[in-house]
Amino acid sequence: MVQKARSPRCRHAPTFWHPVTFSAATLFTPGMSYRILFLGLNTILGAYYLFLRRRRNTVRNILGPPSPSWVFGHSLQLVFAPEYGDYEFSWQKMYGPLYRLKGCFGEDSLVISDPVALQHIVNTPAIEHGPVLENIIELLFGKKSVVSTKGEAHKHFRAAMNAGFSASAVRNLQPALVRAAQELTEELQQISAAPVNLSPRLSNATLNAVLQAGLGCSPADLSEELLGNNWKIVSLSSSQSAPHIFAIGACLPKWAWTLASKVPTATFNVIRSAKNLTEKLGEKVVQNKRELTRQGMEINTDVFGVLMDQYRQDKSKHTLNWEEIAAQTSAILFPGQDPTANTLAFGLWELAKHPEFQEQLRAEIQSNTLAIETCTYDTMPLLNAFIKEVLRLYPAAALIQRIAVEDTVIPLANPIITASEQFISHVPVQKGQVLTLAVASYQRLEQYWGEDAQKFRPLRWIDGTLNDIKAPAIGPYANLMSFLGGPRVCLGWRFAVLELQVFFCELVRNLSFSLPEDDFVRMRFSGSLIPVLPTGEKGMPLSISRV
Ligand code: HEM
Repeated sequence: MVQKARSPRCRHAPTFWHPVTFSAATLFTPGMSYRILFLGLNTILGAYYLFLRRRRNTVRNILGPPSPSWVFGHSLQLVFAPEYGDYEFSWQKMYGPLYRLKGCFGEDSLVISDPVALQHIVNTPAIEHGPVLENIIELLFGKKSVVSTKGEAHKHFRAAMNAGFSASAVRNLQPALVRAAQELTEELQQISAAPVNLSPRLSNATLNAVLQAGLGCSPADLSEELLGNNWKIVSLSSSQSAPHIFAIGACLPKWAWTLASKVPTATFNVIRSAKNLTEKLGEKVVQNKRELTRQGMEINTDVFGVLMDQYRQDKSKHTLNWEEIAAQTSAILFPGQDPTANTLAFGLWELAKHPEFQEQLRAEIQSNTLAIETCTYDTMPLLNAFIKEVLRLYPAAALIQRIAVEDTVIPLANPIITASEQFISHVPVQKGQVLTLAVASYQRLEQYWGEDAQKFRPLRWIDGTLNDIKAPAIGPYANLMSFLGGPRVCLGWRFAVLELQVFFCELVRNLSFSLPEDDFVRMRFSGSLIPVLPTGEKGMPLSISRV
């Protein structure tokens, strides 16, 4: 398992910042009255730091870049780089597909893009949602959601909910998704040549799609309050300051986060309201559907309808009861809206940057003469190659946090070299070790995706480039990790793929997309990967014309 290295790939010695030198100099203005406070604080921080060092000593031998700050570690570079990946992709080149970064307060975190390691991590019960993710999940989804349940309860929720997301159930959602895509297309057809910011329109359209296909209702059925709050939730990832504070705040220890989340700040109020309002919406949808079934009407034309029908026919422990189904509203609404909207935005951006490919794709779509409510998109090679390429380059969950809940050993596809110049093919980690799954980095590894892995080239999926891929089977779709994998694989991945197929087909068939004169869009990670303007606001301005 351990082999002495002949020549080290990188001799960078990992530097660390001692809290005692950091905190007094950086956080406060010097002054007599603060000295005692500084001394006390520094002693506590120093002791905490040493405690962490002792606990995390199994990974101290892993190489990584020097940390710029003890409080934030590399978090700010990783998350708030001018362009997402500026640091991450070069660290990956320098240190390989598993390296060590500092998280908040001097904590070591392993950043992993090695496919064998990723496959192990998503499948082992020894590794679960990380603390930051857990903090956010509890606040937004509550305790009774499939997203927040664990162990046997999670297995039960997944098994019951799979009925609503199976291949055949999702095929039945096609007409609802087509309706939502056509509504967006009609809206965009009314707009003349000036660049239009597509992001808010795509967000509304994917909300419409998930409401119709997921819950069997439409935005018109939502209260003004819920619509307004939904917009604020979406905007949280578009403002510079709120996610900044949120992401950093979420690095706090659990008790501090719980305390902070009770403070009535605007951000926490929006999140609390989102949870309460979706709970109420779920109860209303379930009540309405129960009423419809009493009148003898069919309800199984959307995900909730299928789950309710299942419970009506089999009130055993294998199904979810009315209350449990209603509690899944946020698990359908929040993950179902924005990741798809952002994927669509990045896809249209790439089409605007590659007009020739856009033409070829349009020709393929227009040659498909089957009725769009029933056609099988899987037979369209360019469309599917395009969707895979967009998901590869722009995975919504580009970074996913996990934590070891017991000691475990992570295997690697390729050995890495340690600070003590040994090659290792397995990394032992202790309980409590924080891990960052670098999904975007994995999906840009040249070894698996070709020498031009950083580039948008959809034809790689059909020209044989990927035939010799030796990566283990991870993820449910195209060996990508965009939908994760293992027991926590995205529940709605089939729904999402069909939605992308339907929307891209409808939009590209009827509209042409081109870059405005100044294209300043960048990708930024703000909880998920989003397109941003130079102001930091989320946005995807493109010029649109009718075909
Ligand atoms: C392009 C679109 C989408 C992407 C890239 C995506 C990606 C993901 C990822 C990476 C996870 C795992 C998160 C984690 O465990 O840390 C996840 C979970 C989940 N997704 Fe998606 N998703 C998409 C669309 C959807 C849609 C349309 C729905 C539902 C209608 C959905 C429902 C869910 C649910 C319920 C979970 C939690 C599963 C669990 O914890 O067992 N997603 N998604």
